[in-house]
Amino acid sequence: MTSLRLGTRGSQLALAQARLVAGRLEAAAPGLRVDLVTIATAGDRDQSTPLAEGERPGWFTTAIQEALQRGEVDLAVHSLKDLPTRRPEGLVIAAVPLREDPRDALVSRAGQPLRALPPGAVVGTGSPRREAQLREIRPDLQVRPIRGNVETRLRKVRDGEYDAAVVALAGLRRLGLEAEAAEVFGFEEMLPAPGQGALAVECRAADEAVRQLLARIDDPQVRLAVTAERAFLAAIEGGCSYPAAAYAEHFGSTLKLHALIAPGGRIIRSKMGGPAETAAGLGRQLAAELLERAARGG
Ligand SMILES: NCc1[nH]cc(CCC(=O)O)c1CC(=O)O
Repeated sequence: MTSLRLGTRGSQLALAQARLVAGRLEAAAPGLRVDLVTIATAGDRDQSTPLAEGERPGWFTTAIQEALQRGEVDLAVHSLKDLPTRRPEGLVIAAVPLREDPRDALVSRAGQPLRALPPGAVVGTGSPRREAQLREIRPDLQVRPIRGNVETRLRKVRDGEYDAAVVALAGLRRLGLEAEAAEVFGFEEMLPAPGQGALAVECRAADEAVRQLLARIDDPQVRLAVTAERAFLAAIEGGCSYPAAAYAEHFGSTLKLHALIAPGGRIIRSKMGGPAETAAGLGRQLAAELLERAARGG
């Protein structure tokens, strides 16, 4: 195994993430060469449809997973938050190698933070999760869908099409654009999407050699955290298609999961701690609590 083909989207962010993983693999296995193979996904082809997070599962990942299943690439790097909770046949997430800062950020034309935007300002986001949390702080804002990759969104704000937009800080940082953030939201005001900031590296379940290689760059702490967040998301999706947010952090051997859902835009929050090894159970338990509260009306 002297060279491997790594499937990735062609956006600047996806390429930056793919290079990061390729670099780690080459460092972990001297003599190995990792070649990037760019694959266009449905989300790259159709820039017109307003896209709600979670509304189109696999929008950014399915085409790459199919290339992996067909053997056209040996591994694939995804933003974990774009990866549907439903797992495709014959593929495994063989590494969750690292997590960038998971928080959301505001970019604004005049550089103001959220609370200083003028009344009725137009804020771009297609995410019902972000919209519900924005509205809780600033009910007067006009929230409008925004499409395109990170650079396109920043341009639309700069050009005056929007007064501001909410984007993942991870995306800004990986593109060297962190200075564009007018504000970085605390978890109590803008809880991130499950898996935000984390990367997932997939390969074929039967490809033992690649699995063993990928195990070398796995980060068990990050994996446990995103396992709790995604178990929460899967349980919410099973129950209802509410906007959902979740973030897990480690305190020694304890994992603390923060989560919210927003049925009809009304936010219901909770948190729960437990032994880190019970990550998936923690996610399911917190989802059951929130779904039950939603059914009771809050
Ligand atoms: N929804 C698209 C998407 N998928 C991953 C990221 C950023 C990187 C990450 O969150 O890991 C983004 C852009 C954004 O939300 O601003």
